[in-house]
Order: sequence, then C-alpha cells, then structure tokens
Amino acid sequence: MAMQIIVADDDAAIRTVVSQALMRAGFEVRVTSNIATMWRWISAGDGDLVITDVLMPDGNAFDTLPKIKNSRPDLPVVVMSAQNTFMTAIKASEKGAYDYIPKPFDLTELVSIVRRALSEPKQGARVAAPDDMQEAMPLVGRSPAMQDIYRALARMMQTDLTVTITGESGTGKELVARALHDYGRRRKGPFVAINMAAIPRDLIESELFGHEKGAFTGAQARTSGRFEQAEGGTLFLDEIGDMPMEAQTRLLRVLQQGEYTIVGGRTPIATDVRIVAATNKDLRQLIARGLFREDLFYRLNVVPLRLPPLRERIEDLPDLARHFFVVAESEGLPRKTLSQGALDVMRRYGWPGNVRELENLIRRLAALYPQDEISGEIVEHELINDPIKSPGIEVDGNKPIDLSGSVERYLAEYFSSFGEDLPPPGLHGRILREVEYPLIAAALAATRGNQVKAADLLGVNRNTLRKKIRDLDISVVRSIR
Ligand SMILES: Nc1ncnc2c1ncn2[C@@H]1O[C@H](COP(=O)(O)OP(=O)(O)OP(=O)(O)O)[C@@H](O)[C@H]1O
Repeated sequence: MAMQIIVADDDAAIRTVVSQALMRAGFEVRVTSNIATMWRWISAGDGDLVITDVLMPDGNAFDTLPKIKNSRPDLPVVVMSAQNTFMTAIKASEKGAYDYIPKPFDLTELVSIVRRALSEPKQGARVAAPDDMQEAMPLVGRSPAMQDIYRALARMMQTDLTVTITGESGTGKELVARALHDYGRRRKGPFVAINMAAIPRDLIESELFGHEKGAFTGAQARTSGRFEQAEGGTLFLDEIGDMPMEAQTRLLRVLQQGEYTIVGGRTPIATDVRIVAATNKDLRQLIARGLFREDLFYRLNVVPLRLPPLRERIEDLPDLARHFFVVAESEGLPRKTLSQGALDVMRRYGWPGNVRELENLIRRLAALYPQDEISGEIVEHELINDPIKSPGIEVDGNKPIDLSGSVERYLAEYFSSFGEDLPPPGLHGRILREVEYPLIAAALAATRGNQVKAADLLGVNRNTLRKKIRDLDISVVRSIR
C-alpha cells in the first residue's frame, strides 16, 4: 500500500505543486489549508509523514509540533517556511521536526527528503528542548548560502560531533561556534574560546591543557587549562592552523581517547568537551607543507562547515546593515538608514574584511555622520578612506602631513556637522580609536603581521598589542615570507 503524506499549507498553489510531485513519486497525498484539519487526521492515526507550513490562518505549526510528537513520536514532520531565518531552522529542529526546508524550494529535494525520512529507522520522540530560547537573532542573513548553514547547524545542535568551520576572516566563524553552543544541548555548560594565533607558540600547550607546578621555568603553581575550564561545554579552537605540532599531537589524543595529560603531568585526565575548530587557512595546504597533522585534520573535519565570504552572499547586505544600525542604536548612537545609492555602492564593493568590515563601517557611519540617511557618496568616501585598504596617504603637493593639524580640522568639521547640538557621548574613546586603528594596522602591515616586530616598532608590550588588536577588531593577515 502506498505511503500517505499529509500536506498542510494555506497557499493553494503550493498544495498543488507539492501534491503533484509527491503523487508522481508514488505517494498517496491528503491536503489541507489549516492546522485543525491536519491535527484531526494526525490524531486519528492517519498519514505516514507530514509536510507543513509554519504560519497558517488558524495558528502556528510550531505550537502543534509538541502535541504531534507526544501523540505520534514516530511520525516525521517536515516543516517548510518562507521566514527563512536562523531561528526558524533552530526552532523546527528544537520542536522535533524531521527537517526544515526554506521556501522557495526544489521539488526534487523535497521528494528526496520525504523518501529519506520514510526509510530511516524510527527513532521515537526526540527530547524537545525547554522553551527558554530567546528570540534574539544571533545570525543574520537569508541568502541561500546562509540557509544551508542554518540547516546544517540545526542538525548539529542535537549532536556532539566535532565541527570545523572554515571561512575568510570576519565571515562569522566565532559567531557560528557560539550559536552551536548556545542552542545546542551543551548550552548549560561553559563556552571557552582560544585563539591559537593570539598566544605565543611556546605557551599554547600549557594554555590548552594546563601545567604542573615547575613544568617549565616560570610555572610557579599548577594551572588549569582551557580544556578543564570547558568541561561539560564547548571549546572553540580558533585559527587551528596556527597550532604547533606538539599541541596537535596532544589534541589528537583527546579526540581519539577522550583524555589528556597536563604539561609536566603523568596521569591522564578524562574530558567531556565538544570541540569546534575554525580556520581561515587551507588546512590541506598546511598538511602538504608538513605543518598540520593529517590524522588530526580528519578527526576535526567530521563535519566541515564553510562560511561563504560576504561577496558571495551580497543579498544579505541590507539585512546585515540594518542589524548593525540597530546594534549601534542600542549603544546610544543615533538611528540611521542607507539610501538606495549607498546600498548600490556597498553591493559593488568586494568586502575583503567580510561581515566584520561591514560592521565597522556601519558603526563609523552611525557615529560620525549627522545625516539620518547615509548617501552613496558618504559610503564611497568611507570605503576609500578605510585605513586597512589605503596604506598610502594622499598628500597634495609636497606638503608634509601634520597629524595634529588634520585632527583639528577633522574635529572642527565634525562638531560643526551637529550644528547647535553636541555629538553623541564617548567622543574621546571614539577619536582615539579612530587614530589607534590605522596606527596599529600600519605597524602590522609594515611588519607583515609579525606581532613581535610590530610591538617593537610601536614601542608597546606584546600583550598590550594583542589586546589592542582584539579590542579594535583588527584582522591580522600574516604573509609567509
Ligand atoms: N551572519 C551574521 N550576522 C550577524 N553578525 C555577524 C554575522 N557574521 C558575522 N557577524 C559579526 O561580524 C563580526 C565578525 O565575526 P566573527 O568574529 O565571528 O568572524 P570570524 O570568521 O571568527 O573572524 P576571524 O577569522 O577574523 O576570527 C562579529 O562581530 C560578528 O558578530
């Protein structure tokens, strides 16, 4: 006997195309335009699988999902929605949906999801997570590329699988790692992040695994490592490509055996930590050059997740820009919008610094311009003057650059742009940041990203430099030479 699929959607066109595709694939189909009828059929024991829209005239399918899971735990429910956000994908998964498909969708894909759901062994009800999720949106963007990420994340939330996130700098790798933790089953445990590129190489092992008293010169007491701090939670290993070989060997052992020894210690310590790694380097290339262990790569790359650069999902730009303006507003900056011209300029731009660069630009626009609507010219001006992208300063004629004079002129213009009003508070910090950012970026560029040399050049302590790089959100690109 043919399997029966219940299709619920208030859009008649969708009901028609979906049921035709399913019937062609050999299924029996029943359609309805509302939740009440869908629930009546389900509670009567009808249907082998349900495909449902989220918003319907008589309610929200997410509210009915727990009821369905309760009365028929084995019945797979596929949720389709036009509200293609991170939260929809996560909610579908949390409420026990078998899968979530963003609209518009490909019918062939829908049919193959249905086939897969019906052929998989029944797992019974998944434990629905407590409904304490905030509706705050951690990830913004509705492009097809981000939809793929959301669906992958929704599936991985329910597992402890090791995930490696690749993507250019500023694409949101750390944010994704946090979302995996915050909405996953370890959300009650700690999230500990460690950036391999920001810690002196010879200290990485002891940072990660801790050390015994006297393990090396300067080790005055037993110290816990990040693994211990992340127990029961998630450890985010950022810039994993920068991990020294010895630390890689220890990490491999953790992944293979679930235990490690602290530096200078003997007794293995069992650990329960989910690993999420990230890199903006090509690990396969590092393997080829003998800088990364191949066996570790395979252990880490259980679930690879590639975050596309912003230029490959430029349709997300308006949503992202709006989001960052709202964030700026919540920090006390005035509300702003972008003109069509501004959006056009931004769409044409390449965004080498990805979402982080956009975020910084929006913050500058919100802080520095009095206009409510930002024009294309302003954006163009800001992008040309981006300290990171224009190392050479345009000097007219042979006039020497007078920094104080320039700042003075800038401030005069800035104040006058507010007319009778004062600029938003926090001016001191903002101006120093504006000066400090290009200064540090220039030092890093001149030393090809070598932080030791850059610290020397600037005459600051290495740790101070590291802190500033972090605080100012400067992306350090190290060139190999
Ligand atoms: N999809 C997104 N929605 C909202 N904010 C985002 C998104 N992606 C990135 N961001 C923001 O952009 C900034 C950079 O993101 P993040 O630090 O996660 O990038 P990254 O890939 O880890 O960068 P790096 O490789 O340089 O460490 C952060 O402030 C983050 O909140």
